Amino acid sequence: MSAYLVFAKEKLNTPPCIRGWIPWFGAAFEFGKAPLDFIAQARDKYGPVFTVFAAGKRLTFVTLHEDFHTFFMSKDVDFEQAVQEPVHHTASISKESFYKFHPACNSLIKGRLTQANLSLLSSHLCEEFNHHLELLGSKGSGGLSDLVRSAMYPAVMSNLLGKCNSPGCPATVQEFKEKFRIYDEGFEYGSQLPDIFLREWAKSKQWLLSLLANMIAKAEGNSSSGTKTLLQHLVTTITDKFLPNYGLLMLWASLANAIPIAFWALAFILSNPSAHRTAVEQITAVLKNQDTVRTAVTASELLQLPYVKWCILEAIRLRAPGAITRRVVRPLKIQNYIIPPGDLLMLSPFWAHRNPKYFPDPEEFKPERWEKADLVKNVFLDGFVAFGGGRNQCPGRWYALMEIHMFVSLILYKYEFTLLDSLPNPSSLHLVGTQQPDGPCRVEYRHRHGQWHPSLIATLMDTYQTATSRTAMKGEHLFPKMRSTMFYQRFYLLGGEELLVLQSSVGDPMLGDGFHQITDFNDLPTSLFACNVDQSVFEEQERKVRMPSCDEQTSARFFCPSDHCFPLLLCVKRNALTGLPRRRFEIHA
Ligand code: HEM
Repeated sequence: MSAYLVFAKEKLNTPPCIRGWIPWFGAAFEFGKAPLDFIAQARDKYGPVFTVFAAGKRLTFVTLHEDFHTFFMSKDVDFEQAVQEPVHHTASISKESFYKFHPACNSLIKGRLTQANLSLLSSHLCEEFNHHLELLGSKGSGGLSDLVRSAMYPAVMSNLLGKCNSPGCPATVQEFKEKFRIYDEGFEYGSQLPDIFLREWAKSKQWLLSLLANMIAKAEGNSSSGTKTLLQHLVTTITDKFLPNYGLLMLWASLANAIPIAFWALAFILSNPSAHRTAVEQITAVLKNQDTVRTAVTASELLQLPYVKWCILEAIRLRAPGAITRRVVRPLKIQNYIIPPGDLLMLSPFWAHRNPKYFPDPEEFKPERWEKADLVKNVFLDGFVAFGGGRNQCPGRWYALMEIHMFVSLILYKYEFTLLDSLPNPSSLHLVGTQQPDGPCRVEYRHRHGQWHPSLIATLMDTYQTATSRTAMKGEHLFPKMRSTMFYQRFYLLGGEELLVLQSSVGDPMLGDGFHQITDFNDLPTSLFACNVDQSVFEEQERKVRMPSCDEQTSARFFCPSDHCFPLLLCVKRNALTGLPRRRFEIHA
């Protein structure tokens, strides 16, 4: 590290200071290139407390967990004084307005997003997630991060700002995503530099500010109808001309951290086969009776999905904000040092979460480590500081956990994914907020609706073999030309499809290859298959028949063992039978 240390004689008890070579500019260049790497190298070289002098500012980092309590709770540090200037640059809010309205703004968000209030938001959020996830279609491919943003941005905006304030069509979602991306990516530099240095970024900021002004006009117009949105509450709290600017900050805070974490949680799960299997098994066991198109995920169902929550917390741990900050307002003792007033005190959750004393094998994605946390009582693991702490701890944390938990469960229930790239690393460029991926993470996806997933068939086999009570039913009711007696049983299986399983009586010669002659498949809204209970024969003999003029969801699949393999199972999705004229189902010997 090309930096040198200066110990002014009169300040011998201040931490070591890394100044770089250029006066005023200090170590800004080296620090700005890869701030996260810089912090780790400086800690190794200079010890647990050190100061970085950059662009006229002194940033003093504390890296030991034993000092975090002082960081969060000391009366000698202040949150508002640390963030006022960045807020002025990023949202153009004047100093006077910020000090006047920030406390009320913070209390408002904290009060609206308590655990108790989440139930007012969660069912609407779930509907919105369903709607936007269905827009992904029955199959496709693309960048996972972009896919998550496309579904989550409009859903969360509708939930917190009101439906009329959510981008409605794909083109407006695309435009919003692009403007927000530029604003978010430049947030760090934007928080330190005047707008003239960042023209593209400043344009996005202006675009977002006018969007917020329009949203506020609509929110004011709708203020009498139904439950108030967070934006409508903000309208009654901020009474000066900076109302849209506060709206922009609130929007940024609600999207900028949680949505990348939803991406990371999914990326970690998909790149880890055992986590993927466990998560999908848990989700399908809990949501098994549900449709894959309109899936309701309630708070009590989320409680039954602890493994998915562990995956999310583990993703937050590994991709936590690069740094959080406080202004030192009176001399502050940390270790054997005195930190002078005016310093920005910095704490890096990203690095704190890599301390092996608190998180053994810290770089590993290990959801099981969260088993020890008392999550039912909302207690995280010791050493976890992703949401900050003290009076200014993230007021959106319970909402964030609920929305990500719901989103990840829904998307994994509805869609089957294949990861096309390896898991990207986090970019070491940013200090503010959770981490962004430094490379592509493409996926292929396919809706589970109407699919016969191999694990579904395996479950079917298991269930069939252990079933003890079966109800006898005359085959003629369903298949007029089939004289044999049928047994049927209902199963609720992966993907929430209800199946009617029909078993022929043993030894009926009609049930061989003849099955593929069942006619009039166009009337079946979903698929139909028959298979042999002997798994090995079943696998060997699998034969898939696509019926002409049927689209994918109505195609029929047959698994016809060659000769006389009995008993044979015929499985029909129940919906395929209801409401259809029976005579259409004919089996020709
Ligand atoms: C995984 C997702 C999230 C993470 C990791 C996160 C993290 C943080 C952190 C570290 C802070 C600063 C705390 C401090 O300095 O002690 C913060 C502040 C804040 N967060 Fe979050 N956050 C997340 C999601 C959200 C969401 C979803 C919302 C809103 C719906 C939100 C709203 C806010 C607000 C308004 C502040 C500023 C509080 C203030 O001015 O006092 N956050 N967040």
